Parts: sequence; C-alpha cells; structure tokens
Amino acid sequence: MRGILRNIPKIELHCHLDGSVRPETMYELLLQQEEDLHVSDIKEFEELVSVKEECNSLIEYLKKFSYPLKVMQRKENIERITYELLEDLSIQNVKYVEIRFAPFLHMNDGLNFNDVVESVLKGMERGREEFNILSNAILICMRHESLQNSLEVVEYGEKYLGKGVVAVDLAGNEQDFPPEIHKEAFELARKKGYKITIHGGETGAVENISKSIELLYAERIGHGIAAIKDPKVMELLREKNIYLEMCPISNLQTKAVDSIENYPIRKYMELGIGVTVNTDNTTVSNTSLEKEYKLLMEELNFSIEEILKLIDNSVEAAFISREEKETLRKKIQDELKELGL
Ligand SMILES: O=c1[nH]cnc2c1ncn2[C@@H]1O[C@H](CO)[C@@H](O)[C@H]1O
Ligand SMILES: [Zn+2]
Repeated sequence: MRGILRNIPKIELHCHLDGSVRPETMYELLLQQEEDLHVSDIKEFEELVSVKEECNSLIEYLKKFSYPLKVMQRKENIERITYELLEDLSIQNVKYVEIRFAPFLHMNDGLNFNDVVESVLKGMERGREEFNILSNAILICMRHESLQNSLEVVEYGEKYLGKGVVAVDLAGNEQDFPPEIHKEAFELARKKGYKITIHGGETGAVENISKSIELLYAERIGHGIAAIKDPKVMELLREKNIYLEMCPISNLQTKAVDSIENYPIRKYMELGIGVTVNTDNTTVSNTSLEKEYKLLMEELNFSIEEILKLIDNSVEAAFISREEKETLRKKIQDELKELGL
C-alpha cells in the first residue's frame, strides 16, 4: 500500500511556505547569518523546528515559525525556499499546489511587499519550468495584525492577481482574534476578484466558520474542525458547497481534535460536505501528503478509493478555472490508469 500512496498523483491546497522550509536549508542559512542556535548539528536542529508530542495548543505550534522567518527576510532565500518546496513536492508526485504566505512577516529587514511576492512568484516559475509542477499563491492576512494591515495585503497584492496570486486567507491565533476584525479587507478582496479561504474552527469557536462565510465571503475554510459541534454550520457548508481544507496531523498537534478516532472527516463526508486533505506545514508538522493519507487508511479505515475521492475533491476545490481543473483531472486519471487504479 505504501508504494501506491507514494506514487499516486496528488494535490496540495493548504501549505504554508514558512512552515515548509527544508530544515537543511534553514540550518545553512541561519549559520550563514551567524544566528546563535544552541544546537550542535542538523539532527538537533531538526528537533527544534518541528513540534513534538508535548505541543498542546495552536499558540505553542505557532512559535515554531520564528526559525524560518529569520531566514526568509531576503529575496534570494525566499525564492530558493519556494523553489525547493516545489522540488520536494514534485518528487512526491504533487501535480498542483497552492502555496500560502503572509507578505508582512517577511518585511522585518528591508524587503517591501513587492520584493516578497515577486520572490515567491519567481521560485514558482522556476519550479514549474524545472519540475513541471503547477502552483498558485495565496496571500495571508494575519489575525493579530490590524485591519489596516489586511487592507494593504489586499490592495498591494491586486497587481499580481492572475499572475500567480489567486486568493487571500486569514491565519494565526484564532482564539483571540475573531474573523470580523478583518471584515472590510475581505469585502475589498471580493470586489477585486480574489478567491477567499479563511482559517476557521481550527482551535476557535464554531461561530468563526459561519462568520468567515457570511462576513468574510470564504469560499473554502481552513480546517473547519469545530463544525462538527453545530448541525446548522455543517448544513451551511454543504448547502453553499464550501470545501474544507483539512490537515489531520497538524490538527492532532494543535489539539484542535483530541484523538484521530474523533476526527470528524468521515462524518463530514457522509453528510455531503466537500473535504480535502492537506499538510498545513510539512516541516513544522513533520508531515507529507503520503503520511496524511496513510494515517487515514490505518486509523480510520479509508480505502484507496476514498483517498482518490479526496484528491478529486481537491481538484474541484482548487482556485483555478474550470478548464484548468479538467486538464488536471485528465492528467491525474491518465497516471492512475498507468498505476492500475
Ligand atoms: O494551522 C495554522 N493555523 C493558523 N495559523 C497558522 C497555521 N499554520 C501557520 N500559521 C501561521 O501562518 C503564518 C504564515 O504562513 C505562519 O507564520 C503562522 O503564524
Ligand atoms: Zn494553515
């Protein structure tokens, strides 16, 4: 079974760039910057940059991003990290990925908004040329930042719409910063033609999901774990055909869910809610799509057909045109046929 999971063509819709930096690259760049790491080798460093069993909240999980963000303040590093992520994903047979990042987190040391976005887009372009992997970018507004900050993400990002940027997102500490703070920014994003996905009901209240849909115009929801608590919210997701970007391993680490047995994915599927499976952060969560699928098969008895259905859901939920979806679908089906699936 492992062989099959490794080889099947995959789609990734929820992947944070800063949470998915190769540890070796981070280590090399941190040493170059003469950062004091208090570790003696890469092995110890790897321990530092991903979460352990002891992680007991999203807030703790988010602390891990301080390492990658130290090195992601230079154009060449951002481009390289994007390019390397695409190389890693293409080796895992990921055909299409939406890469998300918060431009303002990369502006602490002299870069401006355009520098950051253009570096990611360059990395994406090189990745497409060399590894034949398609990608688009999602710009993140951070929940703890001001509304003004989110408005600027939307304003400054507009010129990249259709040139690699497709959507905006809201991420960060959900418990303390509800969606409505950023309402105006997402109203503006909708007017400007961005697609919208919002982290909601990850470790926060179930109302954050309905607020993200009704006030922030979310077309997809990141995680959506809390929906299980309210049949009305589940009905809203189903009726509006809003896909969930679920990330099982990350959700276990942040204690969004207490155990895999209680993971609501099957229930959602039975109710007709569109679900997709993603990694969230390959380095911080020390995961891959293969590991996520394997977990579902081993712990929740998913069949290979159900995994393929999840991948097809991701094609459907992707922020690309109908035509692009059909091309992607065809590519996937051709490969599956070759694999005898
Ligand atoms: O699962 C998550 N939930 C909420 N916020 C997250 C998650 N993963 C990463 N980030 C936040 O998004 C920023 C930009 O990528 C990261 O720096 C981190 O603060
Ligand atoms: Zn996320």
